[in-house]
Amino acid sequence: MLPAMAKLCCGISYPHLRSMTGTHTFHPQSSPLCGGLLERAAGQHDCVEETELSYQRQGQQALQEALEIVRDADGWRMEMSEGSGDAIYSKVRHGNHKVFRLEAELEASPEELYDILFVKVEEMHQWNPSIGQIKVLKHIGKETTVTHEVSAETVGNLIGQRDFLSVRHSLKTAECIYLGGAPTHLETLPPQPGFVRAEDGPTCIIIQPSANCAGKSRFTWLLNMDVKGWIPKSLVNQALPRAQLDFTKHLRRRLKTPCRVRTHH
Ligand SMILES: CC(C)CCC[C@@H](C)[C@H]1CC[C@H]2[C@@H]3CC=C4C[C@@H](O)CC[C@]4(C)[C@H]3CC[C@]12C
Repeated sequence: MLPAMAKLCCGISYPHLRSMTGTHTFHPQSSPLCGGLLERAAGQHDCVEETELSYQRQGQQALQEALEIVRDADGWRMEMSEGSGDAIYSKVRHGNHKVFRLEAELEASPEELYDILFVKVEEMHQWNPSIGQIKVLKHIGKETTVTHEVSAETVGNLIGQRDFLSVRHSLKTAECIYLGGAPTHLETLPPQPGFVRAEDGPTCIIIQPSANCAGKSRFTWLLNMDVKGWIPKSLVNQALPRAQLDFTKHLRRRLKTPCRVRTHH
């Protein structure tokens, strides 16, 4: 009853939200009754639209903050460079926290990568053994989602299994596609007992078409992770760039086999 009322009074429904193209067409003030009615109905101060708007803002802010980190040229040092041309740079930020930036060239157009990494994010465990599961819990328009990610319980994962609750936001411009993310909260999915909830963000991926080369992209990925739990920093700072290289390796394999038969779990 309540969700239905909320939708009615706010004048929204999911199909409507999904079909929205721009984030700026979303005006909470266009339904002046919303807050008042809901408050009376449920004794709450919040309205559905306001919550969604808050995720949208968190997502946009995450992307902006992550881009600022990437664009600040100071203090980066090379961590490693691979034969494939991939390179990882790192920088120590406040609180002695190290962030990592992977640079790679991938054999796919920005649009293909957007499709694999954002639209079909729930399929990631099928091609990436580091991922246990990814679920999109909320869609806010086309550009923003709230996702729950569980890393795999893989052998050799020195950190151990983690889960993440993130807000994700995508932005397409004439030049680039940006994917941003940051840790967030959702009442229906608090940290699970016995499970270590890690934080990933503010983080971003920048996908640019390679100069003079249709069908290839420059891929820049800022990993800004707090793995939580009691793990020596030196170990974490080895595992994270490893995880970035592994991710890129599996992404390349996925790009080579776009039509393989999918196994459903
Ligand atoms: C070292 C241990 C703790 C973690 C290892 C797994 C890491 C590398 C995994 C866990 C969750 C994963 C993220 C889950 C979801 C997304 C959103 C997508 O649009 C781009 C990739 C991105 C951002 C993944 C990058 C890799 C990731 C951060």
